[in-house]
Amino acid sequence: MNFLFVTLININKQIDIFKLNMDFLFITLINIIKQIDIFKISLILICFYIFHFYYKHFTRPNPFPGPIPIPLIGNLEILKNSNVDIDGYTHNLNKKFGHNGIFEFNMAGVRYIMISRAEYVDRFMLPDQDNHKKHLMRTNKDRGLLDFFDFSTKGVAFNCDFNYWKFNRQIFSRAMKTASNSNKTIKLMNNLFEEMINYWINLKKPDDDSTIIEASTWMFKFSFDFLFGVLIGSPSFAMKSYYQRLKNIDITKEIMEYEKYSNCVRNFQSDNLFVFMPNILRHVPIIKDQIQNLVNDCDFMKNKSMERIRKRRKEIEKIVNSSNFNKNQLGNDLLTSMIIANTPYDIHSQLNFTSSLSRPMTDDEILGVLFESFMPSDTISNTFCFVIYYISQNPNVKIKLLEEIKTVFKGDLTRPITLNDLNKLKYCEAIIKETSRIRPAVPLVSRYTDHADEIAGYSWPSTTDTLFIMYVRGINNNPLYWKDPEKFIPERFYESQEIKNHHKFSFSMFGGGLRVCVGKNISMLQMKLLLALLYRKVDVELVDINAPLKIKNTTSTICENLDIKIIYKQPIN
Ligand code: HEM
Repeated sequence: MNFLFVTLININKQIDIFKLNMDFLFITLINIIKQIDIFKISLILICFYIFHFYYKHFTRPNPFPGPIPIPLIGNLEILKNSNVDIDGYTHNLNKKFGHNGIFEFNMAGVRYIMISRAEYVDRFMLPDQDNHKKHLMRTNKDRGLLDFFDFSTKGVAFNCDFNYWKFNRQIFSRAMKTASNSNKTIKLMNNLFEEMINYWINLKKPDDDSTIIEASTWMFKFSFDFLFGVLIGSPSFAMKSYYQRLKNIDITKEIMEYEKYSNCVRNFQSDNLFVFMPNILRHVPIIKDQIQNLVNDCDFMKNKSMERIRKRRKEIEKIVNSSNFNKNQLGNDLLTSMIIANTPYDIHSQLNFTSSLSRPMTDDEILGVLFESFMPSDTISNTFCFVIYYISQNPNVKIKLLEEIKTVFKGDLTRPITLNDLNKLKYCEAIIKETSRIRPAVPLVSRYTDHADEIAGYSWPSTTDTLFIMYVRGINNNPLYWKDPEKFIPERFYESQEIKNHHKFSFSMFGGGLRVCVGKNISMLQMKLLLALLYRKVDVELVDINAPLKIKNTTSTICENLDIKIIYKQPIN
């Protein structure tokens, strides 16, 4: 009986287990069916998207020669060794397809109409004959992650809102002009150069008469310190912290914070293409982490900048409320100029502003401008590294540069450089322009059309997924305008007839029209003075004269790892 009872219980248990298994099986089956449905629906949607993408591609208005794109990604060939190489890619496409001055490619679903004929770009870079200011936006507001990064209505460069852009730009340009023409800025330049040379001397091995340095990092740190001084009016210790790292010297917490700031700027510049990536890819592993890193860098820079703005506002309030206040007590750095703009303490006379433009800036608006103003330290340093590279490759150019330095400084090679010297350094300027002609740091300048127009002789509807690109590298090297374009000849820009009858856009370095670079004067000032200061004090050689330039591409062309030898002209103790 007992045995029968136990057996019955066991059978019962087996039935229960069987029931459980059936339940489990049933649920699993439903899940699979559900998944199959989702899978099928996804498949149908993807097929539909692909069909729609290629339908749009093959029926696009004004098809130009160029490679066939892949949905979402565009032309995969842009990726070279898992890096984005827009510059190399477009350079090759231009050789292959650009003989008529116009070709196209696709990046992240956006159609890039690449224009390498100067005459074709007037229409979208300049106001028309009736002074209608069309095509003012660099891109459309909904593109990529502009909104996610909170850029689309802030600052100047990425700003897609006409009114905010105009307001910020007017104040920024005015403040920049003041800073560019100031003796204080020249003094800052002289001091920073002395600081940098002293670091290099301290890095020299005891018995050497030269120091080998990695120019791209030093030039970036120098430019960051310079721009920070111009923008904020105080030191940022970027060179100092780099030097201390190289010498294994302990770094204080305060300097470490500054160091992080300059590192964030460099990281951001190096990876800023993520800002233009399709929103949907934001959730893909690896990309997601990269974007999060960029967001963290931005947050850090924004928080630090906001601290600065609030602190400076308090300092200004204290100064203007003191009994013996006069306007000269306020600094001429960009931050101060922006805080006092359109207030009774404004050092500038009022421009013809309409009432909506004549109000002071809010802290948030100042932050937008300040945040992006640090980024070009990288553009200046890249251009300057290219300058060093091309001078080193062309000994005749170096000889002529040294002659100019001798003439301008009349044998006194140690006196500080002045604002007055700036206009005399004509060959220096020609070298910088010729370098930028051959190897522009910003090779693509974009405009977005939000209404139908005729461009490059073709009618264009109003579209949201097309960008018109002034292909600077293509135009600057187009044999239509330049004899032997691949040759480095600064004389083209130095008392030369060659450029006299050229089209306005046959050479460009800072873009053009109403959105031309706000920092063009300060950049030229920095590069010309640094060139004269550097070559009058030391000789510069490439460590490996045969090594090609190492380049990385984002929205600009970045110079990586340029080892140079600094040879001291006078004996160093
Ligand atoms: C060698 C250094 C530099 C180069 C080659 C350069 C180049 C350019 C180019 C090509 C543009 C696009 C212009 C256009 O769309 O027509 C631009 C825009 C701009 N640049 Fe620079 N730049 C440099 C330095 C600077 C500096 C030092 C600053 C300021 C601190 C600056 C601030 C800006 C701003 C705010 C814009 C956007 C203007 C707007 O959208 O209205 N740049 N730059």
